[in-house]
Amino acid sequence: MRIDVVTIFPGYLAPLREALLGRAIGSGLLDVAVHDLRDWTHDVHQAVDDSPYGGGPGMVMRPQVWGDALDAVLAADERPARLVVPTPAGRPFTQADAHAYAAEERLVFACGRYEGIDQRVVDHYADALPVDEISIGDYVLVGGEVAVLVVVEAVARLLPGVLGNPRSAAEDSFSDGLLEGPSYTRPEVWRDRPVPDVLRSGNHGAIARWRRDRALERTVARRPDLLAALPPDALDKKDRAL
Ligand SMILES: NC(=O)c1ccno1
Repeated sequence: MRIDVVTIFPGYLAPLREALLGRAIGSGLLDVAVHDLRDWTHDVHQAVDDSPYGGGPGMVMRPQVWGDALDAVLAADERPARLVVPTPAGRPFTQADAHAYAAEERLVFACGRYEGIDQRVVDHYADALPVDEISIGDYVLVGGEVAVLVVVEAVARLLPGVLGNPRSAAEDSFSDGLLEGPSYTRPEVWRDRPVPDVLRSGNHGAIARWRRDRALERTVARRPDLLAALPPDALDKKDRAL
């Protein structure tokens, strides 16, 4: 997979080259290119924004600069791309989206700043390729860069060969529609808090049941919306008896 990121702060994306993602890049599982939007400005001030039509606070990012940048970045590789624009006004980015993006050959991320990118940029490219305006949560960041780090990590860890144990991704929170339950490791007792006996019983059936029950409890308590979204046959009799 190739990932391109267009931003006015390339340094914000430096963490992409650390740890797990850095190893994925190093092993050729992931190809990441970060581009400075200002490289496509032509004035001495390298202006990327202007005041909004209709008035209002803040500045809007200029379509000309974004058009020149995205034309050049998209033309740099013949693989089909999906353009992803993080914005607080986007639809929620979910684990299902992470799986869908992991199947893409190429993702191009446009990092907006200020009050965002002139809407005509999204409208223009939506005529030529898939374009997603996505949000990583109901809060406003200063720009799209941090959201890109979140999305790229959520996607890259799903690529075959990136995680040491592929079962990790298969047993993630949300993989079965529920939140993951609690995890424990050594020592058996820590500050007078013991590991639940069932986890040391060696009874795999009882352990699986216990884990499912804890996942259901946690989902009911923290994310009842996920439970409501489950397909009718997702919960068995034992689940419902909880
Ligand atoms: N909530 C978000 O995804 C976001 C992106 C940029 N600013 O906020």
